[in-house]
Amino acid sequence: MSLRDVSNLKAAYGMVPALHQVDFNVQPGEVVGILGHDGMGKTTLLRAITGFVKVTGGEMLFDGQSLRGLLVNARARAGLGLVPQGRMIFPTLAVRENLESGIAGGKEPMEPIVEEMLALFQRLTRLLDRAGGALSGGEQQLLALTRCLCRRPKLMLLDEPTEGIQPSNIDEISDTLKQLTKTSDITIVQVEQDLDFITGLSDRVYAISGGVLDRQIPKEQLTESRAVSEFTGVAA
Ligand SMILES: Nc1ncnc2c1ncn2[C@@H]1O[C@H](COP(=O)(O)OP(=O)(O)OP(=O)(O)O)[C@@H](O)[C@H]1O
Repeated sequence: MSLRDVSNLKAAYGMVPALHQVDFNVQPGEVVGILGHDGMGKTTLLRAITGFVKVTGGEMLFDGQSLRGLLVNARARAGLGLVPQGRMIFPTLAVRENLESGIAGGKEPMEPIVEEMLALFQRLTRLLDRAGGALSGGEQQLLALTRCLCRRPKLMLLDEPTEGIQPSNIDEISDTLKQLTKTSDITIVQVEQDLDFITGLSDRVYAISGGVLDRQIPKEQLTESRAVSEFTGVAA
């Protein structure tokens, strides 16, 4: 049995359905990618898993426990961490304060956690006193990732980490996440439109289209632009 299963999931904004049928599983320690074009339901899926969007059907099992019925905070305590689209850092708070906001409410002292996470994302170390809003897009994404990791999630959900970021910074984020997966037992689910990023980082890739996710793209087909386009509508 897989540890993290999502089956026949449906979600809606009020009366308007956005996810019609989502079926996938994630094994512990895996990096799973979900490819999809604009408006196909990627953000909605991550928000449904983390509790921000109303689920109207189906099941989500996390470590054998149903997530349905758990509020956002309870899901976070269970080990889910979301790095949202647009990063959502606090622009007027310093980098250090942004990181501490990720830990607030936890039982561990903040300083050692921040130091531990900064070892992974060393570029942030010299920026600790700078306001979040004064960072570049790539630096803000590193900050959002680090803030999420400060809560020590078991499963980290990444919503389009490459959006609006320069190619050189995308490589840095990719390298950092690869390093993270090598040095920890974290599990990652990422939704993306960037084919190179997702293929470079993921163990397995699914496609989402029109609120339906039920197909894996075989790894060998990820290099075939025509096959990927057929699956997702994303130009390779
Ligand atoms: N707050 C909302 N209220 C109503 N409908 C919404 C809301 N947010 C998203 N939708 C709709 O739900 C569908 C899926 O949107 P979603 O944001 O999940 O797509 P996406 O794949 O993440 O797109 P993008 O890559 O542009 O972020 C779209 O039809 C969108 O218009």
